[in-house]
Formats: sequence, structure tokens, C-alpha cells
Amino acid sequence: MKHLLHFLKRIHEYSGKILYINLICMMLIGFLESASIFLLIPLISITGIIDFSTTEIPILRWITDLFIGIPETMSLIIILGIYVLLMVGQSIFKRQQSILGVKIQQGFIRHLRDDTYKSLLHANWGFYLKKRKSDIINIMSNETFHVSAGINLFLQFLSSIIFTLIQIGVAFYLSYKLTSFILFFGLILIIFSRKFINKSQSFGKESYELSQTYMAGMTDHFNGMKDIKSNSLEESHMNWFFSLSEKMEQNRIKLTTVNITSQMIFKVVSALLIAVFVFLSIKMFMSQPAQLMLIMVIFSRLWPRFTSIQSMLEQLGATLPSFKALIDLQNECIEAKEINDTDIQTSKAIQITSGISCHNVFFKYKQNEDTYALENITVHIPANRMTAIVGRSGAGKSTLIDILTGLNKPDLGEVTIDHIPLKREHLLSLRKSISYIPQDPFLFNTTIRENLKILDPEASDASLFEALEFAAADFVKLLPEGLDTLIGDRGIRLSGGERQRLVLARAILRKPSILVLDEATSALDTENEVKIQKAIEKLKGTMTIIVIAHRLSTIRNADQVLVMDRGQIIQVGGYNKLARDKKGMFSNLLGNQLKSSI
Ligand SMILES: Nc1ncnc2c1ncn2[C@@H]1O[C@H](COP(=O)(O)OP(=O)(O)OP(=O)(O)O)[C@@H](O)[C@H]1O
Repeated sequence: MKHLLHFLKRIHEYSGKILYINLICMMLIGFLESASIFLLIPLISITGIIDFSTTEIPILRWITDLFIGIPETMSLIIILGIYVLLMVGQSIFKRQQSILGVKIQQGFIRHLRDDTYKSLLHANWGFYLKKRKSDIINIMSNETFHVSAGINLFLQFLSSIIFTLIQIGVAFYLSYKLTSFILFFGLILIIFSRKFINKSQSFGKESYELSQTYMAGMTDHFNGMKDIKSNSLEESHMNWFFSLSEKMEQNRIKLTTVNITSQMIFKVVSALLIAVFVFLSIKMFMSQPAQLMLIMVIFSRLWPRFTSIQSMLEQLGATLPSFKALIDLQNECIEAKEINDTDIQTSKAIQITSGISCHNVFFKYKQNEDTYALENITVHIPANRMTAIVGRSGAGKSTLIDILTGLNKPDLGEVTIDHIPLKREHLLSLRKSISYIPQDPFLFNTTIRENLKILDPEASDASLFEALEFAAADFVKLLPEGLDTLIGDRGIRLSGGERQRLVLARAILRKPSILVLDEATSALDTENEVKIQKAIEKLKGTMTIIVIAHRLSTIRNADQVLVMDRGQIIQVGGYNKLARDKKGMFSNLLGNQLKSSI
């Protein structure tokens, strides 16, 4: 329940006075509804069916006295007229309150969604290394939807509670003995309903876990559809899906069954209680017929409301795990926060003059592991030169890049930019100076133009084509729709090489101070690779270039080569110098590549 209270506090902070206006509307609706009940007494008196004694209750006496001396038809018209007016007033407030309710709910959920998304973007890279992407997507879609429904439910619940309290207050005014007598039965029902709320909460938790697994599975399957199709893995995936789908079906049925069963038992027990109540009331309170009748009318309307309050509590119980998931995600983001709004607005790209250095850097991915992914790295990457990082798979090349770009923080040692230690406040300036091209470049499911303009929204078509030409991506000119060609999910409608060239063009468009290519030319054929090499060659001297390369032929022109093995830099030097060192790993790697190319 504390998660719900947390959200209530936040709704209160967010909506402020609107929440109170909403509450006032709820109260007015309750009062108008109660007022209409009082009209029943003069109405029934006029019909002459029963002659009520109203001396004990001032309001009833006052209402009945109002009609003394007024002809019957006139009284009837007045009573019905007041009734219609009360109902019109109630409907107007109801409408107002419903609109306010939706505004509070939708406004708050938007605020929550925006806030969570912002915290996600402000979190550091380490957060994403630990978290499953699909879990985040699940919370941002399904669970946020459940939280939204939960808030709506809560507002309805609040409205029902206020309405009920007002009605009970009126009943108390009419006869506290009779009302206490009924409330005693109500209390029995509340105690008895706790079991169902707890059950709903536990099914809600199961439902959250299933939805997390579902989202993770869907993400994996659709990302790996090519593998599934080419290796004919359809059957095993289908079995997995059907089994999960069945569990989801069962979970929903169980959750609804709890709700329906509790409703049924509630109704049966209510009927029994009402029968006992009516019997005892008639026997014990016959002396107060007007009160008895009004209280019966009030409670006959309240019983269904009790049932719906019970049902709402169960449904709220089922949404609590979603509230918890969203709060946990927000807290994790806060813990992993590395930048804020001011950083984004104020930080400017920097020009590096001396270079980036690592001083005795150690880094490991999991704190409880003994082995370091990077061990005692001390190196200098000179500004406006080309540095290549080579080594066997798993040697630590990408990890070193992540440390140099400030994505990961060293566990020991430090990184300096132009001799100044890299601190949190420099991170954005550094990243704004970098264009990074990863092994598996990311393209958005939109046009080529939109993909390029992400880094420079103001770029003209001429500069887009210039960047494309520079990156040997002239193929765009030959496409029937040119820059407006849609490239599909992650650029699926382009070849691997075309994707890489497009991403290179995008990177260049930013005119970065540091260009990082993490095996960015791995998908290119020899002809295009040569073109890109030439392009990069032209960039030499104008920016700091860091290249991770498996194909050593691509780094012939590097000013400095770093050879890595098991998290350490084991050789540093120019291409030719390292190639001549026959005992070194570089000439070993070179020899292996020559052999495999023959
Ligand atoms: N997110 C991660 N969590 C845990 N360990 C990781 C993670 N990423 C990399 N590692 C480990 O750190 C070590 C270095 O990995 P890294 O990706 O830096 O190597 P690499 O030289 O770039 O390899 P490749 O050439 O295959 O890309 C490897 O042992 C790898 O298993």
C-alpha cells in the first residue's frame, strides 16, 4: 500500500488545487444525492399511503411543514420540481468532476511518463549494462498503462468513499442506533474481504512477471527473426510462446475469478445480512417508521456501492505491483543519474588540443568478479592523430573506448582530457565532441534524411549529400526517392555496408572533434573500404580518430597502434615498427590474417 501512498503524494504535488476542487465536487454530488432522499417523506405523505411522524427529526419536520396549506397537486409539482433541480445540479457537478478526474489522471500519467523517460536518459551507461531493455519497455508501456488505470480506479474509489461517508453521515443524523446496527454488518463484510484483496495482489504480481517475460521474449524473437527463419527455429519459439500465452490466459482467468467470486459471495452475504437487518429493524425500530424507511432507502443504494468499493480495492491490489515496478525503476535511474537538464542546456562541444589519456586505469563489469576487463591501462591518445586499437576478440578494445568516452567510469585510476581529469561535469561536453560509430550502427525506422538530420537538424540537402559523398554513400543518389527513402526497422532495407556508410556520413555531419569507429568498416567490401579509408585519411589532422579494427589492412595509415590482450595494452607504436617486431602479438595477428587471406 505504501507504493500507492507514494503516488498519492505525487498526485497531490502535481495537481495541487485541482485535486481539492475534484474532492469538493465529489462532496457536492454526495450532498445533492442525500438531499433528494429527504423529498421522499413529503412525497409519500401526499400519496397518503403512510402518515409519517416527523417530530423527532428537525429537517423532516421542517420539510413536511413547508407543504402545510399547499394544495396536493401543487405540492407534488414543487417536490418533483425540486427533485429535478437537484438531479440537474448533481449531473452538472458529476460532469465537472469526471472531466477533472480525467484531467488529473491523464496529466499525472503524462508527467510520470515524461519524468521517467527523462530519468532514463539521464542515467549512466552502467545502468543499461545491468538492465534488460525489454523490462524498461514493459514498464514504460504495459505497467505505466496499469498505473494509469490504477489512478483512475483510485479516484473512483475516493469518490465512492466520499459518497458513502456522506450517506452514512445522513443515516447517522436520522438514527444513530439503526446506522450503527447496519455498520456492524458492514464491518463483518470488510474483514471478510481482505482475503480477496491479498489474492488479487498476488495474481497482479504474477501478471507483472508474465508481462515482463512476454516483452523480453518478443524483443528477442523479433530482433533475431533472421536467425529463427534461417535455422528453422520456428517450432521451439512457438512452443515457448504458446506455453507463456497459456500462463497469461490462466493468470487473467484466476484474477477475474477472484473478483467474480468475491462479488458473488459479497452479494449472498449481503442478502443474508439485509434480511437479518430488516427483520431485526422492524422488530426493534418500528417506532421510527420515517427514519427506518429513509435508512433502508439509503442502505439499499449503499450496498451495491460497498460491493463496487470491494471490487475496486481488489483491482487496485492487482495494480500495486505495477506501481512498485515504476517506483523501483525511477529510484534505480536516480541512483544511476549522471547528467541533468542544466548540463544538456549549457555544455558545449570542446576542441581537444593535447589528447586523451588513461592513467593506471582498472575496470571490471561485475564488482564481485576477480578478473578485470581492463587492467592497469596507461596510454595517451594524441589529439588530431589517428590511433588504432587492435587485439583478439574479448581483449578489451570496446571497453577501453567506453572508458575513453566516459561511458564507463574506471574503478581505479583516471582519464584526463588535455591533462584535466574527466569529471561528471565534463561528460556531456566530451560526448558532444564525439561521433561514435559502433559495430552494429543504429538507424531509426524513418527516411535517410531524418536519420542524417538527427545529429544536425539544420543541415541543408547540399551538406547532407556532401557528407554522403565523403562517406562513399553515393548509392543514396541512385535511390528513386533519394534522401526520402524509408529504410525500415534499424535500416533493414539497406545492406550492412550501406548502413555503415550512412552512419559514417551522419557522424561526419556533426564535424566532431573526436571520431570513434568501432569496427565500423567490417561490413564493407574491399572497394568501399578503400573509399572510406581515403575519406578517413582526408580527416586526419582535423580531428582525433580512434579506430578499432580487425582487418589490419585498414589501419596502415594509423599514427599509433595499441595492441591489447586480456585487458592490457601489450604493444604501442607505429604500424611498420610493430609489424617488424616478429616476437610481438601484432606481427602474429598480421601473419594470421595474411595466411587466411591467401
Ligand atoms: N556488458 C558486459 N558485461 C560483462 N562483461 C562484459 C560486458 N561487455 C564485455 N564484457 C567482457 O569484457 C571483456 C572485454 O570485452 P570487449 O567487448 O571490450 O572486447 P573486444 O576486444 O572489444 O572484443 P570484440 O573484438 O569481440 O568486440 C570480455 O571478456 C567480455 O566478455
